[in-house]
Amino acid sequence: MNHTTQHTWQPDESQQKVIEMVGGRHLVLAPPGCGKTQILAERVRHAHAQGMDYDAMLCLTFTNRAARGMRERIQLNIDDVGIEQIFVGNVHRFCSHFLFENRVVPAESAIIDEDTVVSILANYLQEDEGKVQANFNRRRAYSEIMFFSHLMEEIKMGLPRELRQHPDCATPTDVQVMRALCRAVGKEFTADQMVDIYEHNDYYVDVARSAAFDASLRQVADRTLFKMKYAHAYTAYKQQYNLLDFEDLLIKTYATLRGGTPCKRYPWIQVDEVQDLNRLQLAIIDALWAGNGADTAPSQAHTLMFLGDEQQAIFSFMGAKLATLEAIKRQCKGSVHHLHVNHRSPKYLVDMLNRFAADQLAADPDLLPRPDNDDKAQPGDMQIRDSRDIDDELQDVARYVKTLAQQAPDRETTAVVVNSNKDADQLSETLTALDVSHFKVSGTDIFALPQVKWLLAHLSVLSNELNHIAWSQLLTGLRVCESEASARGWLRKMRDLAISPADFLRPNDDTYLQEFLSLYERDDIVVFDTETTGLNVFEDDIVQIAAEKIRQGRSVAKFSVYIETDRTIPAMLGDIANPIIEERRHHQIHSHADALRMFLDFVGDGQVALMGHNAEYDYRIMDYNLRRYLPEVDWQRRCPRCFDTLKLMRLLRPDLKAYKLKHLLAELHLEGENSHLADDDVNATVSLVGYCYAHGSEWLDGQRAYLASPSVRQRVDRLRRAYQSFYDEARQRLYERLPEGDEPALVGEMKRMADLLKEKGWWKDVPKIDYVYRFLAGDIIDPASEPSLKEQLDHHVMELSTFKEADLCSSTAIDDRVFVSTIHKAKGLEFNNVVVFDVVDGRIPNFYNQGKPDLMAEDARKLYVAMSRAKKRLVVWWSRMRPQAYSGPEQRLSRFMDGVRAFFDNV
Ligand SMILES: Nc1ncnc2c1ncn2[C@@H]1O[C@H](COP(=O)(O)OP(=O)(O)OP(=O)(O)O)[C@@H](O)[C@H]1O
Repeated sequence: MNHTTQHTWQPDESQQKVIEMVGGRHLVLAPPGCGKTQILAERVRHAHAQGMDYDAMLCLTFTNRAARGMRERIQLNIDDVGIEQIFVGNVHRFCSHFLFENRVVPAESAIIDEDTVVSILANYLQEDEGKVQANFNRRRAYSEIMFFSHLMEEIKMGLPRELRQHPDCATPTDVQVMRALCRAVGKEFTADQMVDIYEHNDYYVDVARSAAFDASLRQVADRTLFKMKYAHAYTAYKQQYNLLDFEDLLIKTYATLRGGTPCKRYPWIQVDEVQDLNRLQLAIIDALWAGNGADTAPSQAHTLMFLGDEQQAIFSFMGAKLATLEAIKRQCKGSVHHLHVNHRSPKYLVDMLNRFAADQLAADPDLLPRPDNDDKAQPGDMQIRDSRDIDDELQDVARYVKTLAQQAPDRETTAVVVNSNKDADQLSETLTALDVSHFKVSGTDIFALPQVKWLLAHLSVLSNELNHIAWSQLLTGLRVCESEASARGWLRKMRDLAISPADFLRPNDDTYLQEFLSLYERDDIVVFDTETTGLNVFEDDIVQIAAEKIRQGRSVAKFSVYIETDRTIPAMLGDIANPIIEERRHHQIHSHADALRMFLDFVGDGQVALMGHNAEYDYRIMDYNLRRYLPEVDWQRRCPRCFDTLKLMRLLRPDLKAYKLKHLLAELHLEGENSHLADDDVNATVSLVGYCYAHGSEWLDGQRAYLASPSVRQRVDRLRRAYQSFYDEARQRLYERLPEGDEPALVGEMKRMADLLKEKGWWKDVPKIDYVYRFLAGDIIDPASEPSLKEQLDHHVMELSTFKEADLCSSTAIDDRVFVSTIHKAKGLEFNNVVVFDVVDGRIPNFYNQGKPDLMAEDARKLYVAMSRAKKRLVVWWSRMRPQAYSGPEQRLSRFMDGVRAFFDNV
């Protein structure tokens, strides 16, 4: 059996063929363990060697974990300049990137998760959001409302029926009610008419109460109209506050791609886990592929490759449908390929899995894989074991795992794979009672716990002080607001008045905007900009500084200087040639020290404030250039005030889709040009400063009145008491570079926040939090290349919100060798030993799925996924009696095992 690492493995023949496949649309279907994931990085390397640029490649997956796995493999295997340009992520992440990049949604839009959806709807329905979160049925009812809102958006935009994501949320009764409403108003039941009902709820509530409406449907009509009303309110709320949920990301991306907006298409795309995608995701991928000839004529190199396994499709509850894979098969007719060798498991396991697949999953026997070894099972490698009842089974499995863990070689892993979160909890408790250290992946994800969200919210707010979703979590965690809903209400009011919550944490009592306005009227402002050798404020050199001094908007003096550097000046800025290279040929170049001194002389010593667009960057790079080349100057003491037009614009115009200088000039019709030469950019920024003053003044009275209100003062005081000094300290640390060997600053900051919450008594114990710290420190952050908190936030803050507990399983920072995981969360993972728990008829297949062939078939696939995680030993466990029996006191081993019993020892 082969356990080679990424560096030493040799692709087998079928893998090699797939690695080298270029041109056209392809589907690779392969059973578990055949190396689908393994070959993805090699495909990238090969395509690049054939001339495909990295930024023309798109690598997509269904889960974040798979995306991270793919990214890690690519980084590990390909040490090449430009490799970071390749987009690797799950479809949702790509869509969010796409929507912001193409300015389809306002730049201030926030993406909300399910918990925030519940919080928004609970507020409308006046229910306690905590209780709703804890109640499965209420959550489901809320999801129905959300799905309905999407369905209506999809109908409104004319999305073809087969692409709609949750069509079942309009139940047959809903349709019956809508038909009856149409009859009552003498209209035909059409899509437009459905939209009319959706958009005019009050009117149709009256219709449902009128004599014209079928009285026998009155009660159910109330339910349908109720659902529609709140679906509509939910959509309106999101629109008003620039919120996007996960489904919106897909719907809007698809609409943009189909709407003819010119946007980047990718000639080379590979998509893993395709069996888990839904039709809309597939349609998006299709529209993104340049091989469709949307923008350019397809060339031979245009490649779209899907990889997956229909026998591992277990996510139907998330909208995945086998029909999606059928559609891909049709599209890829003639180009469907198979991998033939299972490299994960020994022969005895592969033989059993193949029989299972042929018997239970209707797999084509010709396409089943062969093992890459001839290993025979040793005693104990393949076992079916039973216990008296489920309580005994818990004890027996836990004891067995304990013995196995004690006897197993050092790095060997053992997983107990279970059916439900409840099983996982019980097993975890039993293992704990037996003192078996283990890691549980199930139930409420640690990253979804409120406490962990508060820690992440603190980081998000440090990284972007206008992240309202993070603030709403933080204000709740800090007990400044009673709930996220009330926090959102408060933040909305602030947003309407151009106030940032961080305004309340400033040393003086005025807001950022107020201070800017009075400074504009009173003092001199030096608007400045730097051109640099790169974006690293700590290390890059400034090669040009330009500035303009203004007094009440009038220009008083101008300044420009070009500076020497030993570093390379980038030849290109995005897709344009860097103009500074030519400019430097025509100007005198000064030494660093001289140029910096000239600039400081220009700024002067008086009551001057600096200003720039994205000035935080220019201010910091100036600081570090001065430390290097003019260390006697204390920049922060000399120029403590620096204002940013970017921040002002985000406060004043939260509706805009982009805040880059170039876009603002065009959008606001301001004078100036964003040429990437500092003098031009300063000119343009001066126009923007004028705009900020003119428009900012309009908010002044509103802000003053609001801030004088006693209830606002009370809240502000609570926030200050809880967070002000803490926040200040964190901001002071942003640009400190810690010595190598120290704990990453980001982890330190999370711990500091946890301590704050503990000190205030607001932290409920999170037993696994140390795993999160270790995971971030060991697997995610590299303090050598990103030693400061600022760099770590810049690189990881977005990613932090995408982590799931299952990510910790493959982490090198986790010491545990024993895992407890649900089947769904174990998918894609592998362990030396696997115990599948409670494999009885009634659980797998589930009793309630009887008579539903699709669900029965999915249950068989779940068992297949569970068993195929094993690299060496597989134990299938069941119990003979069940106290709360589904169909009698005795039960049997799952019927799915009937054809493969002979492969196992009965113990
Ligand atoms: N050619 C090879 N030589 C040696 N080992 C390999 C080879 N290809 C894959 N492997 C190893 O086999 C195991 C399974 O590979 P991988 O996880 O990529 O399979 P997969 O098709 O994605 O599986 P699944 O569908 O079950 O998630 C991994 O441990 C991988 O490192």
